[in-house]
Amino acid sequence: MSVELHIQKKLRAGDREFDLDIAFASDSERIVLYGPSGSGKSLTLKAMAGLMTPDAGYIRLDDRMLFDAQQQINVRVQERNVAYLFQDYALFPHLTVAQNIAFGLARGCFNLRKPASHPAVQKWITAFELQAIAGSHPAQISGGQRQRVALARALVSEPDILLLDEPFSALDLSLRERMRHELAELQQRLGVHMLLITHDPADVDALGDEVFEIRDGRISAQRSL
Ligand SMILES: Nc1ncnc2c1ncn2[C@@H]1O[C@H](COP(=O)(O)OP(=O)(O)OP(=O)(O)O)[C@@H](O)[C@H]1O
Repeated sequence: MSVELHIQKKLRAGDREFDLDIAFASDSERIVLYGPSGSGKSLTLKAMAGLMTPDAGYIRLDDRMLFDAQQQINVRVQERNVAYLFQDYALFPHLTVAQNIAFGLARGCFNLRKPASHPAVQKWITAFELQAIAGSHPAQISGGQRQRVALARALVSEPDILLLDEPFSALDLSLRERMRHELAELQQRLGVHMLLITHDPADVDALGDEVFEIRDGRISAQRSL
């Protein structure tokens, strides 16, 4: 699968201005956008997910145009077939692990009372070894388990690409290392396409086949590992 985009967006907050102008293309399975805080990583990821609308430009996944300002194309979030993993995982506290995963399915496709009865939910509960905690709530499980639940919820809809926003920042150092390798292994096993944003060089080493460095709203360097 290939990703190609060129997006521009001007943001203002009081007398502060930020000028985003990001262009890159890649057909790598593991893309990393790497750069310091405030460089424009989250804005780029949000634009891909459809959570932020650029002023100009386009975003293409394979032959699907998700956004094109000139052609007035702006595919709805739910129809982009991309999954977004938030930094804090954004699990629903009042839903169990199985219900949280089932929520990733298209709306109306699952039974909240019996979430694990859906084969896709069952598949991901097993893949992430979450059987023992399927009936627990997010507050009752560990940070690593929370991340696995969030990944399962993101993958249950079989997205074309998984967008990851600093996926290890909520974890302590030793767990971070473990989950990084777990994610790298998972990616290889499933062949799922990932685009990850980070300011941590260790994420780049573990998860970047193609790395785009981002500074002040621009791609400043590109390398393949
Ligand atoms: N809604 C907004 N209005 C004005 N400025 C914004 C808005 N959202 C983001 N910005 C600015 O755009 C810049 C890029 O933000 P972005 O969230 O993409 O950074 P980032 O690289 O993801 O940083 P971090 O690693 O800290 O999350 C920042 O300077 C930020 O203050």
